[in-house]
Amino acid sequence: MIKELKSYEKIEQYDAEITASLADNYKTIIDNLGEDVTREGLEKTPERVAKAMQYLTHGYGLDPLEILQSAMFTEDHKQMIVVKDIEVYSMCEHHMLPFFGKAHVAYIPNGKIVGLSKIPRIVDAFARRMQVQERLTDQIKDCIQEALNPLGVAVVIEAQHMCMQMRGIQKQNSVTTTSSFTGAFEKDKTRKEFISLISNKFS
Ligand SMILES: Nc1nc2c(ncn2[C@@H]2O[C@H](COP(=O)(O)OP(=O)(O)OP(=O)(O)O)[C@@H](O)[C@H]2O)c(=O)[nH]1
Ligand SMILES: [Zn+2]
Repeated sequence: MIKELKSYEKIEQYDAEITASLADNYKTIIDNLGEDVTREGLEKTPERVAKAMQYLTHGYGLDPLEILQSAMFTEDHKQMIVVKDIEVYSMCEHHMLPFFGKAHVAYIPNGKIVGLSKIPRIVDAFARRMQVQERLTDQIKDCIQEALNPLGVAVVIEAQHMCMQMRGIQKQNSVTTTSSFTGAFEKDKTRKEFISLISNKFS
């Protein structure tokens, strides 16, 4: 029997009609930019870009709540669980240019824990869309809060925005930090413990 694929296992299966339509549009874009879309190096580019852009936005096809709910376990553990340094690749919704960096996520369980890999999976599910960093941060927090009803959730994202580096203001080293907290993390002591844990490196 063929095993049914989970939603995040299907992300490189592109719909032929959408790919063809996107490729057609990219042909026009490349032409409008002054290039010769028929030259050898560019011949397959519209289709490649069509697939790349679908990959970069595949989060729309994922249900982050369902991802968390697929691996929740009853456990009487009430300490802070931190998953830090999760790579984030997203796309700013204003310029459709990448922003990228790291997410640090923590929660304090209240009877339920979640499979650890599901945390980076939901970071990706929200990041692989057209986003602003603030909303991305809030969505991750809200999703964990809704699925697990924990004693608190904390999310910090540090990212560099290509729209501020390659163009526009052209500041190469600026890093934007956003954060979002619920419950216990609204208390100074708990928040400080989290900040200290994500600041310390293992080596
Ligand atoms: N708050 C927030 N702003 C973002 C994010 N990504 C990009 N931006 C900003 O979105 C803004 C859009 O501003 P506009 O003035 O409409 O666009 P623009 O003329 O291209 O702006 P410049 O980038 O300043 O050249 C810019 O200030 C970007 O830096 C994000 O994740 N969060
Ligand atoms: Zn931008």
